[in-house]
Amino acid sequence: MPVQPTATKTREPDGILVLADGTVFRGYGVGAEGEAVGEIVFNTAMTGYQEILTDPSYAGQIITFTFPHIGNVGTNEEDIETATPAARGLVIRADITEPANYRASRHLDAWLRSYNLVGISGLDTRALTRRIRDAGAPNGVIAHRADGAFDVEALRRKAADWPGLVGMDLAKEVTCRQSYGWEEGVWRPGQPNGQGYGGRPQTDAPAFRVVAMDFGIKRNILRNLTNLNCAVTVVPADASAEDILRHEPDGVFLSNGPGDPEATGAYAIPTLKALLDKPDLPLFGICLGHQMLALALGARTAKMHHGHHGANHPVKDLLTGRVEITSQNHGFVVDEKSLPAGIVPSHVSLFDGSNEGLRVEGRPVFSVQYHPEASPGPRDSHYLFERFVDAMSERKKKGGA
Ligand SMILES: NC(=O)CC[C@H](N)C(=O)O
Repeated sequence: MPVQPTATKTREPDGILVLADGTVFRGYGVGAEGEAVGEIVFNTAMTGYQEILTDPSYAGQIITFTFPHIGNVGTNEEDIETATPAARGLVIRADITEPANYRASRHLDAWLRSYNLVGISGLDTRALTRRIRDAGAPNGVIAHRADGAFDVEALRRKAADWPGLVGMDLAKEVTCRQSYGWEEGVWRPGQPNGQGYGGRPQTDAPAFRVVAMDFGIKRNILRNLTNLNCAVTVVPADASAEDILRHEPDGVFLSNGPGDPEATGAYAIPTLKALLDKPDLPLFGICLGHQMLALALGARTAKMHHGHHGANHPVKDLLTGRVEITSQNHGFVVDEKSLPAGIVPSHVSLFDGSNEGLRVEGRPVFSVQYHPEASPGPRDSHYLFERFVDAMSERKKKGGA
């Protein structure tokens, strides 16, 4: 049954969402005209739509924002997690809110158009979200065309024919083509660079060398490492262990990224296994990096029903007993029961009890399923970057290489 648009506009519906099972939601187009196919997920964050849209882990997905005021801080050149957005499109409840923020340089609608990103507004996002919660994340197509003349059956077929994220390796599409150094820190108000009102200071004399494997890395991870005195070299997802060790890293970071971890395993798992052969080398993984580390250690991953996407997810650190509110974005999960002996679950989701982290007993090797770099979201989990730096510092003290 078609669901009618709910936005305040009076124009004819010129946007549509068609799910693979034929369900139709009508709305109003925002951003570019065109069509986009992907998995429809919902994100519950109340801030940070620009960071979310530019998070490379959203490749292959269309994001439904449950928060209604999208566009209120406009867009800027700085709060991006990668240069080109990887998400395929967006679904929002209300018309894009007019920007009112001192850092805004462009309206979200113009920003979306500049990246050819299709969106629809005016949808009952609550109904869509409940549907996703009940029935799982569906595949679907969003379309925006000025004349509103949609061939619904053709769109449904396009959604149904899309193979879905299981088995899809998307890291190879979003990883860097060649290695590069990273020097930018976390954005601070009132810093001298940037545009006079703030900026991202660099670190003068880095104390640690980190190699970051890029499966679709978010820039704020790199910025946090810079702030903690790390000189970071980012390497492509298919870098070999020799390529990585040639940089003589004090620690290796495994990034977040899109798609199915098992599909990404072919080239990355052998590299991770070779790195794990060096028993004193600190390894820290986030999200896809966590899943890949688990696979390299002999565990399994699985597709979740509708994933975790938001900035309000409570997680318990099993080491300290502390609860942190976390930023999350994942649709696959490590099967905790498959963790071999000596690989210890370190964090648990208080929403659904799923695995949120692991550590290798007696070794400086650990990872989390969520996002301590925030961007957007709370910074409760920043201590994990410090744990990584402490591990590198310990190793240096022991003279390890
Ligand atoms: N943010 C991420 O790294 C996501 C990891 C993986 N693609 C998943 O959906 O679970």
